[in-house]
Amino acid sequence: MLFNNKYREEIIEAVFEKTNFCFVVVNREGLVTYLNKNYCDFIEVTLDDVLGKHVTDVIENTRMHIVAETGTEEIADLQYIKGNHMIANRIPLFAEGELVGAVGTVLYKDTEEWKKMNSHVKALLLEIENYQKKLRNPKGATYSLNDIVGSSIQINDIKEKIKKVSSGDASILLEGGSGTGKELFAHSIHHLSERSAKPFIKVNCAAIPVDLLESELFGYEGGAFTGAKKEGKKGKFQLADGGTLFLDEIGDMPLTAQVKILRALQEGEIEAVGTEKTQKIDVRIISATNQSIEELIKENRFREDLYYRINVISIKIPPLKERAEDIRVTAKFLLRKITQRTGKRVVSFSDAVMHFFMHYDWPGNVRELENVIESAVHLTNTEMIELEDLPDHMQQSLYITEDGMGLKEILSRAEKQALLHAIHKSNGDKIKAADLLGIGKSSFYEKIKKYDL
Ligand SMILES: Nc1ncnc2c1ncn2[C@@H]1O[C@H](COP(=O)(O)OP(=O)(O)OP(=O)(O)O)[C@@H](O)[C@H]1O
Repeated sequence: MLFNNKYREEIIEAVFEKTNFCFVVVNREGLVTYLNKNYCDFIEVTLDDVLGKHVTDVIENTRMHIVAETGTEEIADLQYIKGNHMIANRIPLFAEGELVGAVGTVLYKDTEEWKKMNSHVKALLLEIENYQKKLRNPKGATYSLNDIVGSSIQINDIKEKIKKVSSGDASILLEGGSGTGKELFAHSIHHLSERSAKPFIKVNCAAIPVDLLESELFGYEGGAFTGAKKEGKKGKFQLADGGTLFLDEIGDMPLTAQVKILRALQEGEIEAVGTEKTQKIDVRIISATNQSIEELIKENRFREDLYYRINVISIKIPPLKERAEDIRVTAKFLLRKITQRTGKRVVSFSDAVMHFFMHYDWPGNVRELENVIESAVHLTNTEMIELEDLPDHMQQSLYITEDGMGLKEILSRAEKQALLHAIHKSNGDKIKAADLLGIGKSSFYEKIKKYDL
């Protein structure tokens, strides 16, 4: 009496349709045979739309077809669906001892708590990824020539030059706008050099306060100044001994530190702060700048003799907008990289987006392209990035195509609007605004000067 058919049906209906779970059932071939209402609502489909379709065409990042084929259950697996990490259970279904398919449940709750846990999980995954990167390369250089994407003549020429000059100790100056990949190129040079097993140490000359720069670079003896550690501290030069020292944004190096660096390079020795003892060091210098050092020399902000020392070999990286053939491959490469990291399935760009990418100015170069794709991946509800998934400031620049305006004018208006928008969004905080646009501080200041903002 208790287990009559009606009773069973009611129980099954309550379990499948009235709980907070999403259920999916597939047959041996991975075709959907059932999807409960909760799941249909969640992925915005109707049962009729999906019955008989392969489950991979219905649910992002699913593994139901694999479980239906292997018969191996997967419990509490993290699955990324519609911008969230869900908890998925996939259980094989057997009838009379034979594998006939699989049933899957996905737990989701649209509560604040769940959202918090989600962002917590995302942050942890990013952290794990960082540790994994560091473990793979404890010496600090994480990129090699293979990570440099681009098929343009310019990029190929740079790669060829890098192969020629990497071995040896000649100082190299990388010049290029913000986000053009200078750090990536510096890593690659180190990687290809005989120093690759030794450390690659980066110093961001613009980020260290002037009064700390010397002790950061050359270290200090115990008790050298108030607040100094008792046992002293090694400087970046000592840390890089035997390896490569990457001086990023060298144009921002204060003149006092320039004198010391010049001496270190000329004599191969340094003096830690608070001592007169000299120490021999052996480092190769790679520097990067997005300002014209020649201009800085004219303004007496950079020493000419240091310029000749660091610029034995010069590599100029052209801006992304001058390498139209690189935009498509780089965008595809970055989309793959970002989706692998976030676990969200987004596979392509609409033709309109690609067309826009090819004609946009890219003031923040590859970094800006990366930021734009990352935000679009988060925003899109489909597997394709459309124009409406692009950030607001880009969308605005799409609509200023008044008759009679040349491309140059359209682009500079778009740039000005983007700057205004970013300044407004960051409440006038210029550093934040530059960050929002994915460009460096100095190129941001150049631009606000240019448009008189
Ligand atoms: N040719 C490229 N192929 C693949 N990724 C690239 C390329 N160029 C730049 N990137 C990526 O763009 C981002 C910015 O690059 P990077 O930090 O090397 O630029 P940068 O010129 O040093 O910038 P900044 O002057 O602002 O410090 C990184 O994530 C980098 O991996």
